[in-house]
Amino acid sequence: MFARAALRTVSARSFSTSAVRQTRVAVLGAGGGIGQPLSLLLKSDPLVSSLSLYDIRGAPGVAADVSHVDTASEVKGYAADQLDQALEGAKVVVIPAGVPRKPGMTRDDLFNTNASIVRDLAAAIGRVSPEAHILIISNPVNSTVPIVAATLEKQGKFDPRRVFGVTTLDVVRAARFVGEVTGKNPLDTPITVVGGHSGPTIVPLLSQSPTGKTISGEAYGKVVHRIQYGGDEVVKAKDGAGSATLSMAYAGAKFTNSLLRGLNGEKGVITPTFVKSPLYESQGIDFFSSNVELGTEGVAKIHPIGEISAEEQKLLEACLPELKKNIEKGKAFVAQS
Ligand SMILES: NC(=O)C1=CN([C@@H]2O[C@H](COP(=O)(O)OP(=O)(O)OC[C@H]3O[C@@H](n4cnc5c(N)ncnc54)[C@H](O)[C@@H]3O)[C@@H](O)[C@H]2O)C=CC1
Ligand SMILES: O=C([O-])CC(=O)C(=O)O
Repeated sequence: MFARAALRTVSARSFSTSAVRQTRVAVLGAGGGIGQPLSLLLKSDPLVSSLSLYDIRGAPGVAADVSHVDTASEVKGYAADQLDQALEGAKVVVIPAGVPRKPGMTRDDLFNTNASIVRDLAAAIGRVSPEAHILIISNPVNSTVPIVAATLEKQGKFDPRRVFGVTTLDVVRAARFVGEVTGKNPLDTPITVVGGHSGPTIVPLLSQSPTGKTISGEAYGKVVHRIQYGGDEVVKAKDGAGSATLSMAYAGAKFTNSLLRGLNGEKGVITPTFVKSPLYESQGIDFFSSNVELGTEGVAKIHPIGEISAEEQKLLEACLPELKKNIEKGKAFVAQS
């Protein structure tokens, strides 16, 4: 799988293996397009000792299938009425539950359906496994993350170190597309992507990468557009059958592995993720994705975005008002619930 992560995982074995064994991961929405391959990839992650697969349909079947994979972890599937049992003892909960886009839709068009799904799942987590780290994949991420935070806040259970919007697919795409343009291996061209997870709120910082900063002019505009609208490319190609599932499962497993390495005490695990953040709080934007160091309690340090180019400054200026609107919409939904 992700060879580098796996290598680092092995070196992370200096910490006690009992800590590794105790990691129970739940996937909510495990029967879906993302949920199924994500569950498979998590089954192959040696840092996962137990996998709880929940969905309103199909999770026991997915669990039976995935459980035959020859890795040490235990797998159990839970039916629609077994959410509480699925969450029992979970240290990490990954949420890909909810509807995907069809051509012509924006991620925000999913709000009406997905907001209540995510809110209800968050309420159950707050009740059953309030110590869990929650990884939100369901769109629109710019709103669903504030929804989860506000729901937990209502219960007095919100810990900003433990709620993450998964923006890893933007990072994966950025490396891939920059690699393509420059003829470099994507694994050697990591690109930081900040902001949020929808079109103009996705802000790739090519100037901070030795390879990325070599791209200019028309090629620069094209690659930035491709990173911002990579999701649309897949929605269009799938022609009504949904959005990115396989690359998202890869990205979701990659982020989960990073979090687990941090939780297990590995130092220097840094990756962009959409979290409660002080960076633009003075402008009324209290969730933002930037490089975050992951530690034993989740978010250990939120890095500032650092030096950016004039072009990136423009991208950021376009991002902030849209992001603010999306965050406020999520909060208002919970306030009115
Ligand atoms: N963060 C990101 O970068 C990305 C996010 N997404 C989002 O992920 C979500 C899922 O996408 P797909 O897997 O393609 O959709 P899908 O429709 O294939 O699967 C969604 C699953 O959620 C389940 N579900 C619905 N309500 C539920 C509930 N209350 N509890 C548990 N499970 C429930 C459904 O039964 C279904 O199995 C969408 O909102 C999509 O927009 C997709 C790609 C990338
Ligand atoms: O485009 C979508 O709707 C799914 C998604 O978030 C992505 O692929 O980045």
